[in-house]
This record gives sequence, structure tokens and C-alpha cells, in this order.
Amino acid sequence: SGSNGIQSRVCGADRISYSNSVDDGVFLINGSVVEIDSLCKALRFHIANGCIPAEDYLVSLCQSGSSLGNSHHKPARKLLQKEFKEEVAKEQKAKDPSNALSSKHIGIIATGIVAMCCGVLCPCIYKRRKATSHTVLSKDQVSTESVNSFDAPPSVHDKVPASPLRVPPSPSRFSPSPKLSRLGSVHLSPSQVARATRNFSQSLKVGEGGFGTVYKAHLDDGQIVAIKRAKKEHFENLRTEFSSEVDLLAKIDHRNLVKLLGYVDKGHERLIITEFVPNGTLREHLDGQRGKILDFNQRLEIAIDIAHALTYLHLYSEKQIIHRDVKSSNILLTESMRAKVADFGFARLGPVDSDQTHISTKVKGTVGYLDPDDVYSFGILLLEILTGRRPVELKRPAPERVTLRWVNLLFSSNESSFLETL
Ligand SMILES: Nc1ncnc2c1ncn2[C@@H]1O[C@H](COP(=O)(O)OP(=O)(O)OP(=O)(O)O)[C@@H](O)[C@H]1O
Repeated sequence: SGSNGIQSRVCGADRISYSNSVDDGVFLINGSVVEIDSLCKALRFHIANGCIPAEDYLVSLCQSGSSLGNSHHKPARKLLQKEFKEEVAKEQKAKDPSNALSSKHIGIIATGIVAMCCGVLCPCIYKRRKATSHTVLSKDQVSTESVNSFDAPPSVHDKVPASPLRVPPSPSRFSPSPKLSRLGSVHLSPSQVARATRNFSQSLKVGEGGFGTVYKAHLDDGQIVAIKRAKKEHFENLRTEFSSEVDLLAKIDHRNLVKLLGYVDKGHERLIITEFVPNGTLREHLDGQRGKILDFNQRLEIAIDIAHALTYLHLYSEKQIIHRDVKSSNILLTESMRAKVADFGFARLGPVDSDQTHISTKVKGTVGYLDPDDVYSFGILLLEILTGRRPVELKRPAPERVTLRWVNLLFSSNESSFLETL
């Protein structure tokens, strides 16, 4: 427990903090405010692995179904987050009295440490990131102003246990992405966009979705990026979705999420510039359209990457973000087969950092995956990864058309050899 009223438990990668001196019922995991349900989930996990005793004070909150956990109490949350950051800063200072490294260096080193030893969730302490103007995001500004998702105190990382499920990673797969680390914000005029995409040449088109067409673009400085161009015929209707996608992506910096680099909102163009993820979609790999079929370890790693991305969006980003369109064609793969979740066009923000109490539960997304909370969609995605099949395959015999039903059928008829029959 801290001297400033924060009580903390450190278990593996999670640092669970609360303060009843500030305001009863404000809980944080790794510096992000969470609802009591999320707190209880984390506690259950850590009771099961023996890190937190079943008689702990926090556990009793969950058991009594206490109504504490009013994480909408803004001042208390802000104060607690501030105290948490101060405590983290003190710990960092204590660990490194020479304090010779800049916060940026510490971030890079922490990223390296986490990348090497972390098979579980990354602690996240986020500070609000500001776009420099309405048209461009500044990555440099973000890196100096904010403590990013990997900038956790050494004391937390030291205790990160190896996940028993995680396949031992090769160092290259966890090293920071050299291409991306070189990328700053991308400022483009419409004419530069036209040059980079050779006037939206068909030969540079990499795909098309409901939102628009995606092009591979070569910038003057040699960077390769993806440019998503909103369809003109849906222009007015897409305006809200376009800005929602940009606003959401702009807040996100995680290796398993496609990084927004900039956008253009001028004249008759709405363009989003993101990192280019070169190895196609998970769906293409499952369909065998990308050469070698995925082996089991690769599938497992991809599933874990997606879980990390969703956990980050749900629990650790500054505002809770529900993706709402989790599906295999929205998972992009890197050359080293790491997964990155793309397409936040349907995302919505939760109420965590606002006074807003109403969350729209309107379901959006893609048939076969529909779910307001991503969890069901993630389950369906796991079945896809395991079976290679799409959620709905109408050309199959009737009992096999809905993959979930087919798997349930197989599972209930032969639990022991279920996996072999897939
Ligand atoms: N950042 C990127 N890097 C490389 N390829 C990309 C990138 N983003 C999208 N693509 C490619 O473009 C295709 C279309 O992407 P987009 O996100 O527009 O649509 P979608 O997700 O397939 O469909 P929908 O918009 O209906 O959900 C993807 O399937 C993928 O092949």
C-alpha cells in the first residue's frame, strides 16, 4: 500500500489499485479506471493463481456485490490516476537514481523488456493525446507527452510471469517494428496523396470494404502506408463514421492494433492513412489464399495477439472502446505473422471518461459475428481460427452451415476426440 492513500496489489502483469480515502469505489488496473465487474474478473483470476488471498478486502467487495465502483466519479478518478502516476514515477526514480535516461528512453527500454518477457497483458497508463490540428496527428508529440501502454514501472514488469499458453517467441518477432518506429505523423496534401497512390491506381488497390477502397501508397520519403479512401457515393452518410474512425484510432498505440498515421479531410476527399500491414487478412490465410497453411502455433499466437488488442481496447485505452466488427477479414497479418486488429469504423466509446451514462447497445457489425460487446465475436473468431471455416457456410450440408452449431454438435457427440475431428 502507498503512503498517499492508494492501496495496491501487484500480481503478474496487473497492478490493482484502489483508494477509499479519495472516494470509495474507484479502482484501477495498471493505471486505468475499471468498473467493479472488470476488477472482480481480475481478482477471480488472481485468486485462482494464488496471488491474492480469497479473504482479501477487495475480494469481499465482489462477494458482497457491493455497489461501490462508481468509476464515473470524474474528480476522484483523475486524482487517483494522478496519484498512481506519481507513485509510478517515484518507483522509477528509486530504481534508477542516476535518472540519466529521458522518459522516451525509458519507454523504449520498457517496451523491449515487455516485448521480451511479456506473454500476458501490458500495463497501461495513458495520458490524453492531442492532435496537433484537426488534420494531422503528431506521433512525436505523443511519444514525449504520454506514458504509453508499455511504459509501466519496472517493478511490474519484473513480476510478469511467462504465460503457460504462450508459445516461446523468437526474439525477432517481439523486437520493436523498425519501420513503424521510423514513422512520424504523415502530413499529406491531396496532390501528394495522388502522387503516392499514382492517382488511386488500380494496381495499388489492396482491398475494398463497406467504408471505402484501400490503396498501398509510396510516400516521397520512402515510407509505405495504407490509404483508405471513403466512397464518394456514401460521402455524407459516412461522415460521422469517418470521423469516429479517425478519433478512435488516434488514441490508440498498441502493436496489435493498426496504427493511424494521419488523415486528410479536404475538399471532396476523406482519406485515412495507416501503417501498411503487408501480409493480407487472417481470412485470406484461413482460406489458403496466401500460400502455406497456418500451423497450430501460428494460430495460437494470432489468437493471443487479437486477445491482447481487444483487452487493450476494452480495459486499458483511455476510453473504453468496443470494436463492434471483430472478424477475420479485419485482422491483418505482418510478415512475421503477428496479428493487428484493423477497422474501427464501427467502434463506439464507452462512458468511462465522461459523464455520459447511456451506452448505445445497438448492434452493428457483420452477420455471423454480431455482438454488442466483441466477446461473442471473439469466440466465433477462435472457432474460425481452429476450423478454418467461416461463421456461416451456406454451401455446406444443413447441419454444418452454421459453424458454431456444427462445432457444438461435434463436441457433444465426441468430447474426447473433438479436436481431431475438426
Ligand atoms: N492497413 C492496411 N494494410 C494493408 N492492407 C489493408 C489495410 N487496411 C485494409 N487493407 C486491405 O483492404 C481490405 C479492405 O479493408 P476495409 O477495412 O476497408 O474493409 P473490410 O474490413 O474488409 O470490410 P468492411 O469495411 O465491410 O468491414 C482488407 O480486407 C485488406 O485486404
